[in-house]
Amino acid sequence: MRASLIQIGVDDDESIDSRRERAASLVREQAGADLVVLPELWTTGAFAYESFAAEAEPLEGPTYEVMAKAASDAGVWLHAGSIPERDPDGPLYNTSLVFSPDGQLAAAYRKIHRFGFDKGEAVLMGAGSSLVTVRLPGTAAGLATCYDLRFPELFRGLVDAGAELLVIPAGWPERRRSHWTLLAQARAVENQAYVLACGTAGTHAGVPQAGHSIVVDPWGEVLGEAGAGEEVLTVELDPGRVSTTREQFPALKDRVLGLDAPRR
Ligand SMILES: O=C(O)CCC(=O)C(=O)O
Repeated sequence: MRASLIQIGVDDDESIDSRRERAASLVREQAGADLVVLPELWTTGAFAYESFAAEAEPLEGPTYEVMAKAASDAGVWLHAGSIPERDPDGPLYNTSLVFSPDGQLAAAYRKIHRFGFDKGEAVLMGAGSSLVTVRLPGTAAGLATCYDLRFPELFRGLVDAGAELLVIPAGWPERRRSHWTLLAQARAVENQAYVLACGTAGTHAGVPQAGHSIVVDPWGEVLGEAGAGEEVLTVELDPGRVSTTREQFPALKDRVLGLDAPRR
């Protein structure tokens, strides 16, 4: 299985329309890959909090249309990263879209853990509440977005639901790059799953982006890592390694659930 992570640049001086078209051509260039991944909020930039409302789009809006076509033109499974989604009956959501190679929407995932503590996304956007997995040929992917990477229980839930690939679009800041790499490897090791974490490049709203998209195998080995700039990271995966790793080192079977609370 070949996966290509498009670590697109999100510098402020490019219009959304231009970036959307550029992303679509980068997706088309990946024809021959099995899975292509874009990062979080790559049209608007993850840190453009003040423009979220103005730049939000309906689920089936312009990014959906361009990405559905790009997936079918390239004949690939496309995790099109996330968009600021305007729900007609609710708040904005940070929503990831996955398309099948015939351009049909296969899954939509609303980011569960919102970043910013008492400001930014945490107050401007609604929180998703559902785990989302997608069946891919011969395997299954579990979806998470950026700050979600810090919450292991979410990934355990995805693994319990059958996920073997954990796909994480992000707009991770450079200043916490060490956490990005460490957490991506931790999620892979503890869940004995592939982690495909696709970040952004450049500087957005004054925040330098970490880049360094990374793919980690179920044993925790880094299969590939991008640099800081715009780049397509392509790796070969063997989904069968998830079950062999889980059989040969069956730590997931030793989980102990429902422990008693500490005695006072
Ligand atoms: O957790 C972090 O350090 C970064 C999270 C983030 O930037 C986001 O979720 O948009």
